[in-house]
Amino acid sequence: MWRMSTSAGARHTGSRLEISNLSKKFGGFTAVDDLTFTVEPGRVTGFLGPNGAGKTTTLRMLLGLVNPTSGSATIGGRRYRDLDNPLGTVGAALEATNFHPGRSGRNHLRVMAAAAGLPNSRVDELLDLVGIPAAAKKRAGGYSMGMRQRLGLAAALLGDPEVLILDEPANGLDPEGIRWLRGFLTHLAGEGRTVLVSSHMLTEVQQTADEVVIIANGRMVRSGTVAELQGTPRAFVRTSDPDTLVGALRVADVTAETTEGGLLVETDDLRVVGDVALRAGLPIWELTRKAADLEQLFFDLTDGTNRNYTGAPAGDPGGPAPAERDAITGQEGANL
Ligand SMILES: Nc1ncnc2c1ncn2[C@@H]1O[C@H](COP(=O)(O)OP(=O)(O)OP(=O)(O)O)[C@@H](O)[C@H]1O
Repeated sequence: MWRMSTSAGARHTGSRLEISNLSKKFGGFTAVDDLTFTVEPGRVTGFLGPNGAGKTTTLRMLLGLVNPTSGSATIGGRRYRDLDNPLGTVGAALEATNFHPGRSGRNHLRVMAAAAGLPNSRVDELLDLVGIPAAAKKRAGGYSMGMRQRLGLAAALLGDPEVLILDEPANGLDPEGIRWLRGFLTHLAGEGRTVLVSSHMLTEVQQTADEVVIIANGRMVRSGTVAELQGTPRAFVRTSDPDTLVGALRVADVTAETTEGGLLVETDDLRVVGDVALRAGLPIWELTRKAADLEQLFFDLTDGTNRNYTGAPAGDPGGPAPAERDAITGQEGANL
């Protein structure tokens, strides 16, 4: 799938990201509330939460663009501003990344490359790598959202960084683009880099992320692997007499509950269910493994919170943030 490596196949050491008791208040509004988690190198970590949960604010604190009210966010044990070689350490593409509309994608990257002392050849290499070589000469103002995302990704990779921080990189990508992104992120993490990717949909990252961190209302609600979140898959079975099968399963020490159209059985071993049904003389009309519905799980965990669209007054839990803006200590962009 990859015609070339991001760094000639070089192995990266990554850097651990440590978010420790991190909080951010905007006036009386708590956007991020005592968050603690770590992000390990060599893995893709999904940073999830509904709109307004505090993902971007957390990433901005990690990148030194917003000052925490309390707590810390470090990259390899250092705050962003204390890094010796920021461009070679962290590449970021934040949601609000804007490119000058009149300048071509290639020129954008060339300006950034020149500032970082990198050759123009690196720019073409990256445009090729993110799949927009043909668009390189077009003005960025005419780019689709998906092309802007790819340009942001190229910009983030310019310095061949150990850590990649991407805010909603799948936004605006078509299904083929999302598939491409999944492979790309997995490849980058496979090189040993630390990859942190935010999203407001668990189902979007479930195939890519090794770990997920889920927040709601600025607070941690769950972290772990996707498999841990899903739990052990259960068996779903349809038969002519569900109650009799529940009884027969109970005798075999297997718990089952009736559900719409069949039974949910607390085992992922389909043979057990089939054998018990056979001994009970019951026909099997359907027998499948059923994993937890991640979309529903995400909704349950985050309680459907969306602080950007509530009608509650400012300052209320769940209410919109006041208009106050935080002092931004650096320029937001993809070339961090
Ligand atoms: N500079 C600011 N001043 C005031 N409120 C802010 C500021 N930045 C963010 N907020 C508020 O903090 C909350 C968290 O915002 P944030 O952008 O971090 O959420 P998010 O999880 O990234 O959401 P989205 O997916 O919509 O981008 C929101 O209610 C937002 O309105």
